[in-house]
Amino acid sequence: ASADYQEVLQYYDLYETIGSGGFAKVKLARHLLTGEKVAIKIMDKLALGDSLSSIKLEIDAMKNLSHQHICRLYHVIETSKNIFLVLEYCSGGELYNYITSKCRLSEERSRAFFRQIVSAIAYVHSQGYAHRDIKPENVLVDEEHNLKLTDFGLCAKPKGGLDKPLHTRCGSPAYAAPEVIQGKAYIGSEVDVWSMGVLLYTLLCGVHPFDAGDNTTMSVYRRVLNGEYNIPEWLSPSSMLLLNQMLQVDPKKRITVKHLLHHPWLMEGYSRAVKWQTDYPLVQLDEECIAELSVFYKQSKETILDLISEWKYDEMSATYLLLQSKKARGKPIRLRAPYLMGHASTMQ
Ligand SMILES: Cn1cc(Br)cc1C(=O)Nc1[nH]nc2c1CN(C(=O)N[C@H](CN1CCCC1)c1ccccc1)C21CC1
Repeated sequence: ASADYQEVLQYYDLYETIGSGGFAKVKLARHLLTGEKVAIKIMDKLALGDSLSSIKLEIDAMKNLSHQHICRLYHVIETSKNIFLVLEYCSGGELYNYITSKCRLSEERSRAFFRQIVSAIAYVHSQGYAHRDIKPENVLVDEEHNLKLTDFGLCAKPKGGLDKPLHTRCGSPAYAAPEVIQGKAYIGSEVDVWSMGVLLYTLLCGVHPFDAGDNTTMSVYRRVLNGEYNIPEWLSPSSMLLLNQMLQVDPKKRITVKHLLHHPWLMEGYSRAVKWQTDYPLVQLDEECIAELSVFYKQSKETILDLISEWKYDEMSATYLLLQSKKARGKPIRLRAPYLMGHASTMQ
């Protein structure tokens, strides 16, 4: 395997495995040039088999999605045996574990988190994608307590636009909308709203709305198809109303993302509607980072600008994006000269 890791080890120090599932694992790593921590998702191409096409879909989606609440793709390295996806590192782990560790979250904390989920999904839909697998396990918490949506393996970009019906039954059963369970044609944006309703219930109540004790798949399905979930008596009336509007069995009666952006429940304590536009447009590049790269690589700014604008998701893309991320967090954007790239002794 080490021969296969030769290329990734040129640019990154690899550390322990922080996640594993299916035919992929995620390792903590450090980008040598910038010193930034990253998470490298390593997929075994042989084990992937015919799922390779869904991975290519995930990669294409992530290349086009640049947003403050979406886990950023920095670098793609393909070898004969593996595909390495270098992604944003979130030191808070999965939102699912965050919720279960705190039993449940206050309405205020739930609202702050939920506004970030709505921001991410409104942006994903604006790019013509539906995520189709929204659940707390697929949402990560970064060190500044911001949420980052990940796992776009099941996302879809229907030809002819997002309001064209989809048919593939996918996503996690417990989070799947009634129309998906029934195998009906469905609209991607509408099923994402249902899953967001399930996620909001989980934030507020600490448990899943439809898999009460006896969570056999059939009993879960029956409750989903009847829109049957129990409301804890301590839940506020405004929270109940919003959950009711999101967990409507009839997708045509379900609230839309557009209305969520300024929904009264999301606005409580906030003066502005949810900001869903990206802070990191792919077309506007950061002058300072371009300047730093041009000095380091001894190339003109125009050359660097042209190279980055091609978005090859190679070492140059990764270095630019990681410099931009350092700058966004107020850290100095200096590149380490090669002789300083001694392998970090410990992870700070
Ligand atoms: C668990 N944990 C604890 C700490 Br501290 C940090 C983490 C952590 O995983 N951080 C982290 N940062 N960036 C990432 C991760 C995890 N991670 C992930 O992509 N994690 C997903 C988790 N999915 C949830 C349901 C199915 C799989 C994953 C996908 C394939 C194999 C293993 C894990 C990325 C790369 C985007």
